[in-house]
Amino acid sequence: MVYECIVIGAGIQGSFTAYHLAKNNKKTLLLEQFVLPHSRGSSHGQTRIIRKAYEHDFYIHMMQESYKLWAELEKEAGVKLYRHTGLLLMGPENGKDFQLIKSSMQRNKIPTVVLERHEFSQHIPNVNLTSGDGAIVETTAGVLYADRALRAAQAVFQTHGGTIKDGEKVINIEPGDLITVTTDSGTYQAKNLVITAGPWAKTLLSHTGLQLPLQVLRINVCYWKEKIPGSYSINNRFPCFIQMQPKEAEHDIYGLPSNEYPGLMKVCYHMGSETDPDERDRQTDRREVDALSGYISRCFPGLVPVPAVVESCMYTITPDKHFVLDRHPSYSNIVIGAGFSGHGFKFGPVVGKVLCEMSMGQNPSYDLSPFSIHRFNGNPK
Ligand SMILES: Cc1cc2nc3c(=O)[nH]c(=O)nc-3n(C[C@H](O)[C@H](O)[C@H](O)COP(=O)(O)OP(=O)(O)OC[C@H]3O[C@@H](n4cnc5c(N)ncnc54)[C@H](O)[C@@H]3O)c2cc1C
Ligand SMILES: O=C(O)[C@@H]1CCCC=N1
Repeated sequence: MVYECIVIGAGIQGSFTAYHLAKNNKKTLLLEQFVLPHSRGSSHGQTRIIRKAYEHDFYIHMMQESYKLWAELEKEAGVKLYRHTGLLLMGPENGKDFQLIKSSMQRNKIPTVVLERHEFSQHIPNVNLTSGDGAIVETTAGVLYADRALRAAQAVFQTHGGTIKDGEKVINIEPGDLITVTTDSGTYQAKNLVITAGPWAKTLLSHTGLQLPLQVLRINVCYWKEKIPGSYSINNRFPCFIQMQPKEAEHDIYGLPSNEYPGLMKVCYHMGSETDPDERDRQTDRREVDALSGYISRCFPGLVPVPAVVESCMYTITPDKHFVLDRHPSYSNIVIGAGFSGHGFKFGPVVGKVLCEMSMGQNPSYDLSPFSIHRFNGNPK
């Protein structure tokens, strides 16, 4: 059988690409190396932040549609995928990064509340706002139920006639008008191919002669115990947060209210150490956990500053932390979605839509120049 499209990788981006293809009546095969569901890539775990708070208008515009598409999936699958919590953004008040996000939120009319220092603790109890920091709340942000969302996208894909073959690792790709994809247990052909292989994208793309400057990081996903149960809970309306430029570390720290593990709040560092995706769990680098402990002691006094649970996940980062959404430079029927740089989950429905559009030969709904492969020319590292 010849498929209209094969999608490699059933993480959130590949699953949503397959979902849109099947809804457009394209005969689609979704290939996944591990037996589903699995926790060895980037899309596992119960929760992710969804927000529009971005410095760049192109992300904000994509998120405006993404919220609608998430709601559509909720209806189609009959499951709740989004919980409204709001997002507290804290960072040096006069710093460039904080000001850029603040002004882009205001310019794009994103519902926002600016909290003055004197009123901060009345709205956000149990958090110490760092001296010199400003605080803004994006009121429509919240939590996505990640595992549930992944299952829902895959289920709707199958309802629309899509085929998933899991436990099949792609070991070779032969480009051509008809692309041949070989796995460790079969060979498939399709007119189009979408590669959404997450941390394995760099290796898989090298089979097609393409080298992308992607770096894979292992992330310690830390949960911290509330001293008084419920004090940072989703049920008590505690928001998600992002702390820009914390004193303890070079990169942002972010957190989600206690929810999936009652009594434990997820607080993570937006960076990790380089890893081979097949060796992720052999690594035990916990340097970032010390920085998190210091931040928690100082700013979240209601949490025990020693993690109660540490899980693992991976980021696949590009040099500028923007995604790669483009056609293969040598083969126009191969489309690539990669390098989601630790912030791609919330965009899943829109990323899937544009990858589907490109693989159907249509013009993508968004200007994808910020995500082009050519931006790495001359700066391949
Ligand atoms: C700790 C953590 C917190 C995050 N928080 C947020 C957040 O709050 N908000 C947000 O928007 N984003 C967040 N992200 C980022 C988001 O989760 C990722 O950007 C997103 O999940 C990437 O999805 P993906 O489909 O590209 O990759 P993956 O989920 O890794 O999917 C790729 C799939 O391809 C498969 N594959 C690879 N090679 C092959 C092969 N040869 N053959 C067959 N299959 C193959 C893999 O097994 C895998 O299942 C977070 C990420 C982490 C790790
Ligand atoms: O994408 C997100 O919203 C989260 C929080 C900030 C850092 C990365 N992921």
